Amino acid sequence: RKTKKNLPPGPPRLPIIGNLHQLGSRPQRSMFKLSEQYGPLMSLKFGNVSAVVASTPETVKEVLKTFDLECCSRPYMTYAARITYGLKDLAFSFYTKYWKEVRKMTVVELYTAKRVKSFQRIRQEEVASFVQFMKQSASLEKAVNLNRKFVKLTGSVICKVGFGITLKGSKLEDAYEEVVQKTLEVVGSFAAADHFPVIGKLIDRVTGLHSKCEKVFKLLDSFFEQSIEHHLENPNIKDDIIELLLKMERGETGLGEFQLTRDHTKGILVNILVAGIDTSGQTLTWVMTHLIKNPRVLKKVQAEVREVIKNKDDIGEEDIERLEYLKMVIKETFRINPIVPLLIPREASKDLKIGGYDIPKKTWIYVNVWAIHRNPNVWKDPEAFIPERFMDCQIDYKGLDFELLPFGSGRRVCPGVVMSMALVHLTLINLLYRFDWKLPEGMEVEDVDLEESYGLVCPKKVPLELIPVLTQWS
Ligand code: HEM
Repeated sequence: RKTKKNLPPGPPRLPIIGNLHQLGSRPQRSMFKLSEQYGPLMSLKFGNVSAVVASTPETVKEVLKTFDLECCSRPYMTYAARITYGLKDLAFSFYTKYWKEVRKMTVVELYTAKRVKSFQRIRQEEVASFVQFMKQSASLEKAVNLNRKFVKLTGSVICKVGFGITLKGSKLEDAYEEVVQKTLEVVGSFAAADHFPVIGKLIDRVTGLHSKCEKVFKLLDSFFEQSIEHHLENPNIKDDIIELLLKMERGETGLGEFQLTRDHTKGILVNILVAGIDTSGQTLTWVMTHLIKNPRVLKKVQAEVREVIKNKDDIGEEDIERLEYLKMVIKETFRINPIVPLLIPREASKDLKIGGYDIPKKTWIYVNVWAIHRNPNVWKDPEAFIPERFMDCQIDYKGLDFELLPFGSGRRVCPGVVMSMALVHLTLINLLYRFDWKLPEGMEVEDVDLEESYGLVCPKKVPLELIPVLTQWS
């Protein structure tokens, strides 16, 4: 006889689809609303999949800290699996020995503070060329689509750091943007195949998701083929991750007990390419969006940056530490617009009891960071953009404070925090120090909207267009 489980409360379900109809186009928002009614740990059903959603710092702490080990695997996601060459990556792979080895290796090669510092020259060169472009636009009084420009900048840095490729002028320059964007679209789409056995695959063929995924996979594969080829043709590119992965393929060095194949190499490269570019680029867009909407904050942060930098022409990363208000502006942006609002789904690896409720093995676990960041019991006046709330406040975004989790926490915390923040800071210092900013002719501050698009990563839906204005510091 089965004993009845004490599942967390949740809204009533429809037959077959469960609660899918309640998700809407912004699942993080709908889940937040539902959690206000059904509680901070809530059960939902999406087709065949049983899920729980954690929505407060206390419940999220249980999931990401107390039960991190039991909650740090990922569910099988059909299209993520396809795009990562059968889960040979880091972000979507299950919690296994292989995942641990890849994580250890990529952290050492790319993500430690020391390694990130060694890429400083690359960041400075790319930001300098970005500033040059802004100067030209400023002298022509031309509006710049910042979403695109920021993603181009982060793309150039990641491709140089991760792939040893100078994008500008290369045959990959136009390809990578499409590759990154389409990959994120596929991974962030609702996949019927994950939720309805058998019929799900058919549904995805009808909606076009299946063929979209196949097209993206081909684009991605050809991008990696060209990157590896470029690498092999230029033996002077040394000491980067592709070189190391190729050595592992040849058996010259090992990855624990694993013998890497070309598919492993490409799987690991997927995350470096896709996880870092849009996230950092769109974070920059959100910061500039909030600044243009809040002229008081823009003025204050520019005054700070100009005071600290003074008339130094060669802006370096050593000044970041002294920019207290800029750091508050970035934290406040992460709070209002966490770029990955539901993190990447996790899966319970065994039967668990959290907060007195049963969480059966294989349940999908969503962490609603967006809900925590908008919770009036955690943040006073949560809809308002007030960087000063972080003054005399120890809360940081690195995954130790459960009130602010833009990078997640626990074993699966984003390994790219230091790398992305180094670029985000350096770019903003340059933009705020060197230029003033205004809206295109005929546009008012109220016209700048704050709507995010649907997906795993949530960029600003309508691109932000601003005109840079030359100053004495340009
Ligand atoms: C502002 C920029 C960024 C934000 C907001 C961000 C956020 C996140 C979040 C929320 C996760 C999921 C954590 C979880 O499931 O608990 C994640 C995972 C990941 N991020 Fe980032 N990220 C950023 C930049 C980067 C960069 C620059 C890289 C590398 C080049 C990177 C690489 C990864 C990888 C590999 C994972 C998967 C980790 C795993 O599952 O073990 N991220 N990121």
